[in-house]
Amino acid sequence: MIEVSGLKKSYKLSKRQLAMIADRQARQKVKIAVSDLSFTVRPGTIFGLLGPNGAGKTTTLRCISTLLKPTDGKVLVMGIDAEESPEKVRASIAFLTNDLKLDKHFTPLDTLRFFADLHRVPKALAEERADVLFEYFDITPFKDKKIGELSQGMMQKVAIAVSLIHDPPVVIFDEPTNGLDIITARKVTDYLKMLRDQGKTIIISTHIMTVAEKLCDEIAVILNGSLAAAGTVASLLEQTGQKDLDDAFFEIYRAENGGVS
Ligand SMILES: Nc1ncnc2c1ncn2[C@@H]1O[C@H](COP(=O)(O)OP(=O)(O)OP(=O)(O)O)[C@@H](O)[C@H]1O
Repeated sequence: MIEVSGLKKSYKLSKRQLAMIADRQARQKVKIAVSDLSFTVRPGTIFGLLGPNGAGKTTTLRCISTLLKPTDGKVLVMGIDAEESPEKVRASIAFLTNDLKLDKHFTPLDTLRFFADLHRVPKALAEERADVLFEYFDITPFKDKKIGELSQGMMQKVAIAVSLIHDPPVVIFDEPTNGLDIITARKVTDYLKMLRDQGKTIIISTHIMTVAEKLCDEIAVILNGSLAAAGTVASLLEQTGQKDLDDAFFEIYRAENGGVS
């Protein structure tokens, strides 16, 4: 279970960042990336944060994953307060982010073993899990090659396998299909569905409508750091009177922008 209540995150802008804002009047010392965001992700569901670039999806996922400290609000992961016990939260999550840098001099197998050790997974169990993950994501023929020699897609799959090596109950994936071809992307979404069916609590971010529509049991539409709408695909269609998620999203966007799209 993930419980987010009244989450707020603002970034203090550097002089350089401030200088990049052309309108002097609009210059503020802080950027509010997320404001008053509340939602719950239940076990056995895939929850999607859907929003355009800069909406605040990554910031939200980083606050849940304890990589960022919220400015305000509360995050509970499996009932554990993320601010009070970040190590315990980290032990119970798989976190995938686009800027995760795996050491290019290591092989996928070394890397999985390293992270398994870090999470204190018993050696035999770690080898077993590595085999299963490598097989599923077609990494096996590349498991002894240097990560730096692998394709982008293969690196992304290794990062996914690494994040899951300790088989945690909560999965937090930031744009999990980013940069993947259609076949690999399907493998990843099928795997997430399998984890969901095992009862894991899953949250992803995406700006891709079809990913949200086909994968997520519940969707939170995030615009300018705030929750603009939430519910199942069916309920978002009903709320907006639209026939597909694409149109529903634009209707929500239009309403948020005072009727201007
Ligand atoms: N370190 C930072 N300092 C200042 N502003 C930041 C910082 N990180 C993010 N922001 C700003 O906060 C807002 C939310 O960013 P965030 O990365 O969470 O959005 P996102 O929905 O994940 O978008 P994307 O899909 O582009 O990653 C954006 O306006 C972004 O420019």
